[in-house]
Amino acid sequence: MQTDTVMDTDTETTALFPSDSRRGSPPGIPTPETVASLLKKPEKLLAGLDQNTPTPAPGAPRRRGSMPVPYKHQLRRAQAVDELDWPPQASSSDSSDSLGSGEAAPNQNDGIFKVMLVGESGVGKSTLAGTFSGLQGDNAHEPENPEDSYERRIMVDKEEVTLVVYDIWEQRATAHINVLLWFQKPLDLLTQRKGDAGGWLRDHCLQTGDAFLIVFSVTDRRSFSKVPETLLRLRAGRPHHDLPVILVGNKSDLARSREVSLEEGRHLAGTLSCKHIETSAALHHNTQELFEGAVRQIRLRRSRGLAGAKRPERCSPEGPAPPARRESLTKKAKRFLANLVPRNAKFFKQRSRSCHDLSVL
Ligand SMILES: Nc1nc2c(ncn2[C@@H]2O[C@H](COP(=O)(O)OP(=O)(O)OP(=O)(O)O)[C@@H](O)[C@H]2O)c(=O)[nH]1
Repeated sequence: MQTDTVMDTDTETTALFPSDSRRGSPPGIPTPETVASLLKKPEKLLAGLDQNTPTPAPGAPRRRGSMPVPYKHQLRRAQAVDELDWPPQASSSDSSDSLGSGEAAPNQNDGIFKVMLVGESGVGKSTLAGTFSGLQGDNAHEPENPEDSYERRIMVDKEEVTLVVYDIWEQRATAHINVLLWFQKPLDLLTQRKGDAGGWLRDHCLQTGDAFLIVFSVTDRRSFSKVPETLLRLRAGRPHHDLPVILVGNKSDLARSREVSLEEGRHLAGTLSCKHIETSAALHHNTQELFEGAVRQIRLRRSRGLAGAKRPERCSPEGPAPPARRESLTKKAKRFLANLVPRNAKFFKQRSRSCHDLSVL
């Protein structure tokens, strides 16, 4: 299948997608309206991320049901809670190894696929997430969907799955938490927690995602040059996992403004042992392939996990919790470095040859 094509439609897409009003946080103290909207955000994010946790008993006061959205998109908002679940249960002071939800055994999450959109600001993450609601047969599309997570059931290779796409990466999430703390918590809590709040949320994202789409804009070389750094951060956060990571060169329709070639994108993906695809969120080009490819990548790893890829030396027989938390720094450093580079040349070549094929490992 030919997945990477280039179209020159600069003028059309400008009209389709007006500039994003959410970008650029206002300097100084936010207005009450801004704060109110910001306060809602982390609640939704945390609620959506915690879908693995048991549903509260009937009558539990804090949780409310999911909000309705247009049926034509078969799209459901993630559940929301009325209060930030604070402090986080996972020990953020420990190494990231100790965070739990994403470390579940492969068969615990079989029906749900959680995909995180990550990358620099302005590369098109939200627009890509928006296109997700228009996939599979419904061309009607809401370009400015305000939500941060999208859940829907889709068919991939004749099998129905629940795919949840999160658009919550980094800068905005951190800013929300900091503003939340500034207005809601006493000064002592602020000083204790402000430093690690955004970090914790980001860690939680890292631990929860089943696959990561590192988005860059082919019209912005800076966003491309940030990809390795982002990938290192992802792999450092999940050192024991062969994470499905897809590099997404978005805005492929803007041919005349292109700064990153298709070959460069593929080459970087090969070097970093990732998959690669170019998309145009504006034109819905390759977006379906992207999300279905993410599902396939997760499935491939899950089936490999079920076939016995679990590491016995790291996990106890009963569950995913690693028995040895207190690892020496040297060992940690070695393991960290080992996760950054492909294990052998053959493996590397196989990966780089097929980096554009999202249906194989
Ligand atoms: N031409 C074109 N424009 C796009 C495409 N994808 C996104 N855009 C535009 O790029 C701008 C930024 O897109 P967003 O989706 O807000 O980018 P983002 O990565 O979510 O940015 P942050 O919310 O700041 O993290 C918007 O004006 C979009 O309309 C695309 O594929 N082609």
